[in-house]
Amino acid sequence: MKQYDVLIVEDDPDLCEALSDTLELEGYRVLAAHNGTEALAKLGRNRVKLVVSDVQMPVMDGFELLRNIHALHPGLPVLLMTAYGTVPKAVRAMQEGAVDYLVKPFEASALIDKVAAFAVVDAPAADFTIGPDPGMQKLYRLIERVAQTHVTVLLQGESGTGKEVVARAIHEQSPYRGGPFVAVNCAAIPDNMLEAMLFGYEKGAFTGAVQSMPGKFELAQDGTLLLDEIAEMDLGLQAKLLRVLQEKEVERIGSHRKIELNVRILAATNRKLKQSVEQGLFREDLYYRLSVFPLRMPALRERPGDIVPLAIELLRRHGFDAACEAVFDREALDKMQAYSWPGNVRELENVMQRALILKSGKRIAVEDLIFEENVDPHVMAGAVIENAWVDNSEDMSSLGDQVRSAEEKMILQTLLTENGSRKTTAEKLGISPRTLRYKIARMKESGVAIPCSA
Ligand SMILES: Nc1ncnc2c1ncn2[C@@H]1O[C@H](COP(=O)(O)OP(=O)(O)OP(=O)(O)O)[C@@H](O)[C@H]1O
Repeated sequence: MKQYDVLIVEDDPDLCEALSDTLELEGYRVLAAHNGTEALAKLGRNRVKLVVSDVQMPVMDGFELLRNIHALHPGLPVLLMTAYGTVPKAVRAMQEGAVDYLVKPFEASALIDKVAAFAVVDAPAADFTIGPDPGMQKLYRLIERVAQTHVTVLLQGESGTGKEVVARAIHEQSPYRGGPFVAVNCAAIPDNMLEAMLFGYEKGAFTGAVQSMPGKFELAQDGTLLLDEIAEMDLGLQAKLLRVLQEKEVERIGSHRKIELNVRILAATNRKLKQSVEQGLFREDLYYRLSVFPLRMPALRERPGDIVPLAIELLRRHGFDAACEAVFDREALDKMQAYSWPGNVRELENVMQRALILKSGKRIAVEDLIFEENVDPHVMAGAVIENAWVDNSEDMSSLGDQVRSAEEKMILQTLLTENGSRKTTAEKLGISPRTLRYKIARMKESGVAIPCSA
């Protein structure tokens, strides 16, 4: 069975091609069908994450197709396209269980936005086996072996050490690689929503459940589910998760129908989960179920031999043709080696991205390396526009402090207006959720109280 992101069902061949091209340009793997019968045949032979179907079609119209999909592929989301002026049809589409609808004609961006909500593009697994560190090389061999089994793996390690990279690599090398890789960040979603997101829900199960939704467990069927930042899950939900893992079946909220699961479970955390158990914050039984095979990702400072090879790889990833370590001057190499890298590989990547902006020639000099510990927009701005910032006699460190505190205030204010949601806060601030998490972690370390999710 081949995996696709979207199945487009549209009888107008030109429109079908245009819709497919639009989504393919966005990185989706697209399958196309020209009527409902062809769509059902293709769904029988392939795996897709979302169906986008026209309503008005000969042979089998969109509504009939929707009913057939519900019966044959429960949980598969369907987005219907209705013609302009047929609002009652759009309303009927939602009543019959379509996850959403688009009224023709629509802009490409409207299609992309709706599709993005239901069909997450899998990032290709990065080659994570970079660097000569002997401990890491041993770990990579272990990862390869455990990947080929069905066991649950618990990945522990500081933030930015590459736990998600390893989780993807495990999936890619596992018997589940033909299925989807689904990651859920348990810290980024408010507790009351996390349950619905994991287990799914039926229409009317709670206020706001206007249509049935499959949960992440169902979406990961025959593939891998990564429960990231698992230590942040609340105790009540931990009990429900344990039941699902033990029974290997899930019931959507508001339904008693059991859905059998064939999903490889991986969990990750940057806390010491055993300690959370001792503190009564994490269920011991769930801990043992998750840590069938525990793996600890070492901090970057514990594997200094990997710093430069990884830096070179990250420069390449960001479009710079770095052939070897000669791209760095001697002092830069020494500084990178001596630094403690509290943000690990993620911080190394940030430092390399900044260096690419700051470097003047072909090589990266020591002054192009701006580390997180004395960073942020302030020092960067100081480096880029040089003395323009300091001509009012304020010294750089106090300016730096001011900008850092302005940034922290912005983060706090946005978190408050977004009811603690990390996801929407990151969107509002125009930074990635990971960058936000990193900044929040630093704020927490320096004693700033962070609002919790509502
Ligand atoms: N071995 C590696 N090779 C290349 N890039 C890596 C490697 N390890 C990590 N990275 C990069 O570092 C960044 C952080 O990695 P990742 O998200 O996997 O860390 P993490 O441990 O899951 O972090 P967190 O606990 O904050 O979720 C990513 O951009 C990733 O691509």
